[in-house]
Amino acid sequence: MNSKILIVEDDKPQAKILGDYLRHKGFDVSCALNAAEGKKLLEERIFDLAILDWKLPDEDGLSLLKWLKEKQPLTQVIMLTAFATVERAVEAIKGGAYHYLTKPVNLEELIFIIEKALKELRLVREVEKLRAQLKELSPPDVPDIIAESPKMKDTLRLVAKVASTDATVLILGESGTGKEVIANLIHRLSPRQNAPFIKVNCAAIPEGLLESELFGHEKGAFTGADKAKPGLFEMADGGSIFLDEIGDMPLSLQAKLLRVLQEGLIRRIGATKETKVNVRIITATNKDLETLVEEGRFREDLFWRINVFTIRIPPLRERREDILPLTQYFLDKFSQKHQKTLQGFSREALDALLSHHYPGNVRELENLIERAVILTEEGEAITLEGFPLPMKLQNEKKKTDLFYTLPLPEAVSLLEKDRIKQAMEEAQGIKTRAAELLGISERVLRYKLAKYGLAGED
Ligand SMILES: Nc1ncnc2c1ncn2[C@@H]1O[C@H](COP(=O)(O)OP(=O)(O)OP(=O)(O)O)[C@@H](O)[C@H]1O
Repeated sequence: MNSKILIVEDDKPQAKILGDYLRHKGFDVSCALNAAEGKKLLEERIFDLAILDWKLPDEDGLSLLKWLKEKQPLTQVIMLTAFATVERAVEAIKGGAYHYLTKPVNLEELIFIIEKALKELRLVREVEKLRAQLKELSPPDVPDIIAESPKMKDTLRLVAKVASTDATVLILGESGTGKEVIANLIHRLSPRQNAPFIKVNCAAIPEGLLESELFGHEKGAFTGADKAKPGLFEMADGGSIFLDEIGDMPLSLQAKLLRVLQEGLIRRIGATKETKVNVRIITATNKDLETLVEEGRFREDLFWRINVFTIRIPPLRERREDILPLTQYFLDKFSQKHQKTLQGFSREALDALLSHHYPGNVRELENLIERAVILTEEGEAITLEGFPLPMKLQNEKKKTDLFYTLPLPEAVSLLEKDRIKQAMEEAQGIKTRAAELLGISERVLRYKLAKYGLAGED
């Protein structure tokens, strides 16, 4: 079916030139000479793309753009203006326009942009359709991925659905949330599962090396290149490549990545010819790509290309239902790795784990448990002692918070007990010394030790 285009332009000859040209190119074109006529047409049918003049007799194009985006959010819009200014361009893009052109319109440029916009629209519609179908799906059961919380279950549904397509996926999430785990799962659930899955951390490879790592080089391409070497894209042919920390990719390489995404073509350093590769691209970042685009550190065209299908992994503190199952999973994993049988966790240790904030997300929890497994003696339970100091302190703070809710007699007793315990520790169990530290007689100390059940501690 031919794509439907609406032109809203009050300059009749200009509207005719555009309309005839686009019809000739095979589009189904409707024209309106003012905003009111345009709105009427938009009420009647759905357009794939609209070309709006900035200055219309009855309304300015920008407010028509807003109206249109509310009615038909997916319709791609190209704004036309006689005076190009950066402010206008920004306003148009912010208002949801796909592109912005100055008059007189260069028809070749126009058709190029229209085709690009329509291609993106097809992708967006496909994704919308997928999302709509999602709700009916049950999440895949993957034994090595813990997803008990409703948010993670939704994420896995999304993963299962997108895995079967060839769509480029962008995974967003704080550090340690499991972006690599999800990228790997997309590959494992995809038809490419038996081909390579190659992971590249764009932030970890020095800028000078990244290009040759990704695209390879020919013999003699630079000093030290004594042999030709295929790049990771070539090695991933038929499979998937996972570009982690994509926000850190240098601008010069972003242009080359765009070429792979658009045409599937790569060129080794020093090569004269380009090579075709068939690679599914999965990217991830914990940075705000939109800000990087605004700051000119990330190409906008690349941003749109990789942002076709986005999967957001929530931080662990927003899916607390996962903490306990993850804790059990890591306890089993590390007990096996370090060949230990442990008696689970003490009440206090478990409380500390469940109430922790996890700025480092799943990775932090994983490291916490491995450390505790190593520190705990065979056959014992993991206690607070197995955790690093900040966790213990946090637990102390919780105790303090609790302290301020107690009735006075209980608060006084608690304080007295803690202080006596501490003095006994400091005096290494010698009561005369502890009594001295506390400024009380040994007789009174003995009485209080018995009262608080601390008598056995000498
Ligand atoms: N749902 C999960 N089930 C089991 N293990 C998980 C899960 N999510 C994350 N992990 C584990 O947590 C650790 C961190 O995950 P991963 O490396 O995928 O995070 P990331 O978001 O890619 O981190 P970074 O941003 O630092 O690259 C890994 O060891 C991973 O195996």
